[in-house]
Amino acid sequence: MELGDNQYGKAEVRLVRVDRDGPQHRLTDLTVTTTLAGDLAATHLTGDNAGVLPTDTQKNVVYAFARDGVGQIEDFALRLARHFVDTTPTIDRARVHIDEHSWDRVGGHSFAKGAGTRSTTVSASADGEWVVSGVGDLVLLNTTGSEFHGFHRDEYTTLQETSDRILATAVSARWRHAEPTDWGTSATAARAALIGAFAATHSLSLQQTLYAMGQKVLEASSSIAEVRLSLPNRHHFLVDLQPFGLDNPGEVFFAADRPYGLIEGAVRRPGAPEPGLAWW
Ligand SMILES: O=c1[nH]c(=O)c2[nH]c(=O)[nH]c2[nH]1
Repeated sequence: MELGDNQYGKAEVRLVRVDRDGPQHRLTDLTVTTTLAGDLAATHLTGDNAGVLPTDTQKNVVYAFARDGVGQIEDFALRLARHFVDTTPTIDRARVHIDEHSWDRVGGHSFAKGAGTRSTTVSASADGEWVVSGVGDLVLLNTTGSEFHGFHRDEYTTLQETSDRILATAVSARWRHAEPTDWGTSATAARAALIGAFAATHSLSLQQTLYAMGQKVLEASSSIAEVRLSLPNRHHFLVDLQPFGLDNPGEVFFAADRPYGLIEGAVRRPGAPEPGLAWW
């Protein structure tokens, strides 16, 4: 027997920070996950913990570093990842994932929970740093402009072809940066590109829409090397109203929550640098 790949860390540290330095408070609401890897054979094989930085300490570092301010989530994740690699002798790789939950200002110091999340995953090692940014739970829907036909059929296929359906999804998108950039501006541009492409694409498949969305993200930010998209197909089925003597010209739908198609893919800029640890 031998020990295989391993890693450990503190999952889902909930951090809320209030910046009180301006006339209006600013609110930052994060879920932070730290993951460390390196020479951790001793603890696995003998229970010798001399090289193990406790996950409890990792959680404390998140809160202590937040005392100095958070700023852009990518910068906060970089600070944390560098700290773990630079100060823990056994650790040669660190990954910090952050989901930022959005809040909309509804008053001077009042907020309402917003929709969707911004995210980052930063990896650091002695060989470099890799920054991935993203958005999650961005729910989009087109009431028309979506078709699905001409697909492969076999003896189990019952799906009807359609030239007009609802297309709905909850976008998870992650993109890796080839170089540092203004993370906030880049995220805003990428989000707008995703929404714009979804709305503007007359879709013959969600796969086609995925590619169009990825293309627009790459066009929007020159520092982005690759974007990975995960698109659940939130099916909306036309309800059969014939038993009630009614027609249904694309007006009454059943919104199913499961099962759902899950369409995933990457769009890369030709000649982009190697991903390194970006997707670790
Ligand atoms: O856009 C779609 N892509 C598929 O691969 C698929 N499969 C399916 O049943 N419906 C759809 N829609």
